[in-house]
Amino acid sequence: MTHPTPPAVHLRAAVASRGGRPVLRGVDLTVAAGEVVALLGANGSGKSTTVKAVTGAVALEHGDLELFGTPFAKFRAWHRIGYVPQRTTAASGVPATVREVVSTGRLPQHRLLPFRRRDREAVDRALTAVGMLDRASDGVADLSGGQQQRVLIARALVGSPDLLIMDEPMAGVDAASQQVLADTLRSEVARGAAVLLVLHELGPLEPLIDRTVVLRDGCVAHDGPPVPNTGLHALPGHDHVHPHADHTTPRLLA
Ligand SMILES: Nc1ncnc2c1ncn2[C@@H]1O[C@H](COP(=O)(O)OP(=O)(O)OP(=O)(O)O)[C@@H](O)[C@H]1O
Repeated sequence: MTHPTPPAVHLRAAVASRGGRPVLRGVDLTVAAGEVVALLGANGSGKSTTVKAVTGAVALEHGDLELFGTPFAKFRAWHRIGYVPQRTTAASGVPATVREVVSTGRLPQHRLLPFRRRDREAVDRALTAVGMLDRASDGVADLSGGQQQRVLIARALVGSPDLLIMDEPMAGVDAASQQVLADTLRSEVARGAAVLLVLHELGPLEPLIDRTVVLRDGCVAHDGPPVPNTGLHALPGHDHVHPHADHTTPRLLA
């Protein structure tokens, strides 16, 4: 008898607060093995909090989380997950080269053992995938914001994760870097990785996305196939205030 592969992420009825205020109010989110899910929603709707709940950075007050079929409390296989946080700088104030930052993504694989050739090769492959191999010896503080974002993506890729979580990877990234990211994701998906992306609109990643989940005020307002050729605006559950040239007051679009 064959057992079905458990989902990479299975979050049920998640309730969580931040700064003492309720933020997630019963979120269900499943990412099947090999599936690409985009998490959308207005500013403050709880997207980052949801992915932080999935990585354990925000504790659940109620609800359940399973990662690869293992209850969160028993989950130890963090090497199976690559995480790109919401746009922060890759330069933390500590002088580090691009290669050093990407190498930290390999730590769960080799623990405290010295780096072996296969670790160095994995770092080179990840840097090549994001087009940054020629900058490997440069200090990350000397890179542009978009280049730093590529370094953080390489750090997430270097362990060949089974689940890649990226929080707004397209924010502030130019067209060339967006294309690099889309190509990188395509090859990760071809390799069989599941992907959970926080996005503001589907943009160039749209062809890769299997399902969109739209959050609204800490609840799931839509969970289904992506609507072709549209951004967030056309999805159910999206309220957005737009100033329009032909109106003196903003219009509320549903
Ligand atoms: N560290 C924090 N301390 C207190 N409140 C927070 C913190 N981080 C987020 N919040 C609050 O939680 C709510 C949801 O924030 P979250 O970052 O999850 O939203 P988001 O959907 O990712 O938004 P955005 O599109 O702006 O990134 C917001 O009201 C925000 O003010």
